[in-house]
Amino acid sequence: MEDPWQKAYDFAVAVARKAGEIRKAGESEIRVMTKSSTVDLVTKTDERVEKIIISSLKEEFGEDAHCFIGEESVAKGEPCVLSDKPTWIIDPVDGTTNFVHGFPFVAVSIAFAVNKEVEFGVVYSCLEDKMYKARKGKGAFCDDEPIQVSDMKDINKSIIISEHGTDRSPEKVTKIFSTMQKILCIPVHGLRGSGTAATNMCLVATGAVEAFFEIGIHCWDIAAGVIIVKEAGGILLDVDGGPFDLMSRRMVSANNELIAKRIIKEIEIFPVGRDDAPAEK
Ligand SMILES: O=P(O)(O)O[C@H]1[C@H](O)[C@@H](O)[C@@H](O)[C@@H](O)[C@@H]1O
Ligand SMILES: [Mg+2]
Repeated sequence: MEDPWQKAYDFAVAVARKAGEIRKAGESEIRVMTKSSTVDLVTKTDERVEKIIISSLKEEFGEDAHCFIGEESVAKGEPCVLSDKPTWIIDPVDGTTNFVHGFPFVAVSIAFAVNKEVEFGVVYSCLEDKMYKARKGKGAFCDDEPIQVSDMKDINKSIIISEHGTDRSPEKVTKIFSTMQKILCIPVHGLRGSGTAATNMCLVATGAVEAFFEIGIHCWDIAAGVIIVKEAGGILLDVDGGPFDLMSRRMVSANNELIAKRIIKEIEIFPVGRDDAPAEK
């Protein structure tokens, strides 16, 4: 039987690389704007790269063949609803704050979901020039080398990634840093954060770190990373230990359940609106 999504997967890899090159060209004149807060940055490059990715996909597969969830399209009012229809979930510049500051971790993240299940994901880590990718049931790769999560089961010998996100409300910041302090003092070998969730997920998938968790993340930041972590042998859970929900804005990705459950014990949960919550009137 013909493989229905191989062509889309191969095309997504090519589009991700092209998008990375367009992003690089945008470095020469970065025009910074803000979204939900003064520290939630977006640039004209983010918007331009997303438009080019979406138009390339529409040109290749047909104007109305697929649905799209793009970070910057949603920011401009497009709906953020994951239906059973084939849907591209796109973060054109993951690590926008890094991009603005020249901090060397920026990624293009493109995922493709069918029946609400991610079929494949591509994360192009631009500055590293590394293409992380995975298809459901077919393994995870960095460029063309297979990747595998860490086999570490001892939390005391682990590195954990967390991010503080863009919400600066005191009650949330307190919970974020209290959680980080409790995890650091388990103790673990270290806490890290690249500033881009897509890259963080790839660091779990390559075994460079044991886990990455975040409350407040968006579906476009992690959709590609989800399948890359799973196909590298990792697991995804909700921050309360329940089943992972791509649209919930809460996520724990880890090399195994032992590590995941140990850090979940320390996470101080705070409420965040779902990505697919009805738009406020
Ligand atoms: O760079 P973004 O696409 O906005 O996503 C970032 C987010 O801005 C940052 O606060 C962290 O949450 C990262 O994990 C995201 O990738
Ligand atoms: Mg992002």
